[in-house]
Amino acid sequence: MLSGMTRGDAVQEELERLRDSIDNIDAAVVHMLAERFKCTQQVGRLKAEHDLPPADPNREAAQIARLRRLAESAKLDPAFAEKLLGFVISEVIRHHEQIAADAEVGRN
Ligand SMILES: O=C(O)C(=O)C[C@]1(C(=O)O)C=C[C@@H](O)C=C1
Repeated sequence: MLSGMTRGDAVQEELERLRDSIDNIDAAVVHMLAERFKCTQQVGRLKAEHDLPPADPNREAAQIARLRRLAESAKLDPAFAEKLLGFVISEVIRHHEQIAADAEVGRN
């Protein structure tokens, strides 16, 4: 052994290197989601002000179709991409409903 490094040390080093990248990616995901929710909060307020429904199934269908295409070209499982978007959108709809309910209380 030239460097005095065992096989276990090398594995540990490689694992740490990969985990550093995973941590950076997770941070980017959190920041991107935070920005997305800032936008959707504004959408929620706009919808509540103009009595528009919280959910828009046509828009969702277009988003799902687009995201599935993007996932395929990025070699990501399209079913997983669809599930992830569905999870995010269901949280957004919950926020929209809360904003609309609060606006309704404010009106009365
Ligand atoms: O675009 C809208 O109308 C939104 O309210 C945003 C959003 C989304 O999170 O992308 C959420 C709910 C709708 O059903 C569709 C899309």
